[in-house]
Amino acid sequence: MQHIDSSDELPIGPVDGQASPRFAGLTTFARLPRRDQAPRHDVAVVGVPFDSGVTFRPGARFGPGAIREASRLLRPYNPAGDVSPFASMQVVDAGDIDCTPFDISKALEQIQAGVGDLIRDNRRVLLLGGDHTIALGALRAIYEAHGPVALVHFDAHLDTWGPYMDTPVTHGTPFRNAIEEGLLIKEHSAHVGIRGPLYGPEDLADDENLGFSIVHAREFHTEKFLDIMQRVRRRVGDAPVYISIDIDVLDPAHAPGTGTPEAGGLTSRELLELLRGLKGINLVGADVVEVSPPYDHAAVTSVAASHCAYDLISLMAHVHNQD
Ligand SMILES: N=C(N)NCCCC(=O)O
Ligand SMILES: [Zn+2]
Ligand SMILES: [Zn+2]
Repeated sequence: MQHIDSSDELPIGPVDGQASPRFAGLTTFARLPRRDQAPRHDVAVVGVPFDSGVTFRPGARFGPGAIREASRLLRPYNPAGDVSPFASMQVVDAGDIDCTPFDISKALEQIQAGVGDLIRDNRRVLLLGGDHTIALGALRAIYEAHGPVALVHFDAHLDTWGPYMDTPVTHGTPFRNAIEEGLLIKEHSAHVGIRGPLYGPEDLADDENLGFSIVHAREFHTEKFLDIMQRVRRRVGDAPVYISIDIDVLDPAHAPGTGTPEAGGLTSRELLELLRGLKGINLVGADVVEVSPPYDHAAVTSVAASHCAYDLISLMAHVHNQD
C-alpha cells in the first residue's frame, strides 16, 4: 500500500520493493504514484493505447500496459547518470489518454488535449505508445507550450513519407506532418538508426529536403560510437528537445515485439548509451512507441522500452535539477 501525505514536500517515490514485493500490487509505471495520488507533478508518464495508424502488424495499443508491467523491476538509482530520477522531482503515472481507435484525426486531437493538460506550467511528459502516429499529437501540444522544438528521432524508419492510400496521417508520416505544420526546428533535428528497404531513392531526398539529418544504422559499424554521440549532441544544441524512440530502432533480436521490424539495428546498449550522451539537453517531452506485445517474447521488447523510458526520465531529472 502507498502511504501518501499531501503536506509532504518531498516527491512521492515508487512503492518500496522491500516493503511490498515488486510483483505485487496494481501496476503503474515504475510503481510510481498515480497522478491523483500526488499533490503535483513535474513529469507525467502517460499511456497512449492507439494503433490505428499502423501499416503492417497491429498490437501497439497494448504497449502501455506491457511497458508498465516490465517497469516493475526498475530501481530508484541510475548509476549511468549518477541520478535518482524519482527523488528530485515528482514523477507520476497519469494513466492512459482515451483516444478513439476509429478516427485518426479525432484521436490526435484527444492526444493533443491530454498532453496539453499534463505539460501546463512547464511540466514534462513521457508518452508510452501506441504506434508512431501519436508523436504528432504530442508535438502539436508541445508546440503550443514551447513553440518549435528540436527532434531526436530514433527509428529504423524515416516516418517522413507522404499519404498512405490517401490517408495523410499514419505511423509512416508523423514527422513530415510535423515539419509541414512548423512544429520542429529543422536545423536541430535528426533521425538516428535509419535502415532497411525504402520505396525509392527519393525517400531520402525528400527527407533531406524537409531538413532532417540522418545517422544511418550502418554508421555504427564504420564510425566511432563517441563521434556519433557528439554529432547528435551538437545537432540539438541548446534548443528545447523532444525525443521520440520507435523501439524498432533496435535490432529485432533486441526488440522482436514490434510492427515493422527491420534487420541490422542497434543494440539496446547502444541506444541507452546514446540517450546518456544527451545528458544536459533541455528535454521537454519524449515518447517510446511501437511496442507490440502480441509479437514479443519473454518481454524482451517491453523491458528494453521500460529502460529507455527510465533513461529519458533521468535526462529530464538532470535538466530539472539545473532549473
Ligand atoms: N513507424 C513505424 N514503425 N513504421 C513505419 C513504416 C511505414 C512503412 O513501412 O511504410
Ligand atoms: Zn519504425
Ligand atoms: Zn516510427
